[in-house]
Amino acid sequence: MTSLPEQTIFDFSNESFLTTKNDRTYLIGVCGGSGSGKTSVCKEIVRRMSNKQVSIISQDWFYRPLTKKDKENIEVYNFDDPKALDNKLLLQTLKNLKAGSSVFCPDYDFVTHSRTKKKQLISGDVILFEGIMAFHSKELRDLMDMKVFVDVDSDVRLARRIVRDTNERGRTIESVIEQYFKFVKPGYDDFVAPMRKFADVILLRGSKNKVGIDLLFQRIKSEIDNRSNIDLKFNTKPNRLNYPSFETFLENLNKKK
Ligand SMILES: Nc1ncnc2c1ncn2[C@@H]1O[C@H](COP(=O)(O)OP(=O)(O)O)[C@@H](O)[C@H]1O
Ligand SMILES: Nc1ccn([C@@H]2O[C@H](COP(=O)(O)O)[C@@H](O)[C@H]2O)c(=O)n1
Repeated sequence: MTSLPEQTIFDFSNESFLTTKNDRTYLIGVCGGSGSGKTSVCKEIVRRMSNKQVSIISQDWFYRPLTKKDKENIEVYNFDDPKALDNKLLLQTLKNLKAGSSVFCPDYDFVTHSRTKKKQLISGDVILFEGIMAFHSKELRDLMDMKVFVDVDSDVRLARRIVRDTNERGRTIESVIEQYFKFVKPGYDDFVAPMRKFADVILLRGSKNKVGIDLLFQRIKSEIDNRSNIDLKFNTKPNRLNYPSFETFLENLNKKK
């Protein structure tokens, strides 16, 4: 694991402390129902961030691998309950990314319901984390710099899910509809919809909402530009005449502790 160390630096011009690196990675949580377009919204933001290091991390990769018995009774397995996810691994992974470390994430195969090879994810300027339970844990929410809830009508979400799951996830139309009414819809009502209240931004119509995505993009861009300016500031030599006295330096150091 490559880690960028946290640096607390005394800024002589303002006589204050600034922390770099740990604050460099801007973590955006994207929550919403299955098929609302969370992944599509994240991809749209990445597309616009051409000269920045941006990664998408999906909560789906952290589904727990199923036992043989679970697989035999797959029609009664509830993937729309927070317990279906490896929340401990997910939290640690996001903490590491936020701290500037690169991580190894599991990958997930929706056809066999199992974990596949690990993949490396490099931390950078922006991490977009998307998932139906993205805001479920307070510890996760507290790591996020921005929280977006993608809000799309349930009939649109179901229609998209039927098309996607039959084309890409090895399902039949009947199994998608059965799973939807047994688990997906109740899970949405119990665990996903209540997360709206934690969002900073509600993005209606998902990736179709160009104005909403433009506004999001502008905000993210200005945040990371500000962060780069802090770095630039450290690279400029402080004016010796502005140095605080050694006493002021120590006083501030004690305040910081
Ligand atoms: N604005 C849109 N218009 C049409 N189809 C869309 C739109 N957004 C997403 N989709 C399609 O719907 C399906 C689910 O979208 P996705 O972004 O994977 O949703 P989520 O990550 O929320 O499950 C995908 O097949 C995607 O191509
Ligand atoms: N083996 C699995 C694992 C999860 N699901 C469903 O995926 C949905 C979440 O993924 P999105 O990309 O659609 O947000 C969730 O609603 C689970 O029902 C599955 O069907 N099979």
